Amino acid sequence: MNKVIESLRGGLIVSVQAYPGEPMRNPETMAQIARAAEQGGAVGIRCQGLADISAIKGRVEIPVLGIWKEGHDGVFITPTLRHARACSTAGADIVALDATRRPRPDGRTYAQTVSALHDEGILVMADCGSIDDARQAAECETDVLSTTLAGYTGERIKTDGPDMDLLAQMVGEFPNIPIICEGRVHTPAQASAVMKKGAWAAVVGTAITHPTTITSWFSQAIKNAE
Ligand SMILES: CC(=O)N[C@H](C=O)[C@@H](O)[C@H](O)[C@H](O)COP(=O)(O)O
Repeated sequence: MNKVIESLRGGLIVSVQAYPGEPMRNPETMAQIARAAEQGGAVGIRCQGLADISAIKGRVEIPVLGIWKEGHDGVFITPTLRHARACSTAGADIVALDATRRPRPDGRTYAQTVSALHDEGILVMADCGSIDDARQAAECETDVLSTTLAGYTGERIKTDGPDMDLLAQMVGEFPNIPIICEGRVHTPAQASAVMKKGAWAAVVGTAITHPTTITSWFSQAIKNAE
């Protein structure tokens, strides 16, 4: 087992991302939040964009899982080999990619992309939207599989919390591959539940690092109480 992947075992990975046009979209801000998450016990940081990856890599000691989002439709999480290589060069210890079976903008298949990255010694995390995506990713020996895209690709219903059924299926089918649960883990109880289901690690983004959404949860609850 690779040392970086081993270090994530049984831990919390915090996703630190701000979206285009948002007030916190600034690499220094992201790095401060990542460092605060490390101080709170995170074992890894997932982050987006080359500037954020390099700013965060310089600030934390835990592994950085890098992505580069480009576009909105179809394959947009680290969509091409070029994006993935750039994430690695910027400092990502693991590069996460869209691992769906949809066409990719550079015409390469997912398998070809992973094979090229493996030839360069780059660790890959497969952002899956379904069990068929996970099967494809396992087939090409992706280092880590995750539930990141469950509910976002039309193959699975968007559950309120994490997609526990997909997680259980992935853990059952691939007992020898680390399976990370990512997507809509919103409470400590949910984080605990996904670990009990056999997740290697849990990724929490919005519920820790997206104040606008967290604020809306509270403001809505207060409105509803009126
Ligand atoms: C579908 C997609 O684009 N997910 C993105 C992947 O990096 C992020 O926007 C999510 O915040 C991240 O996956 C963590 O999930 P949550 O914020 O639900 O804890």
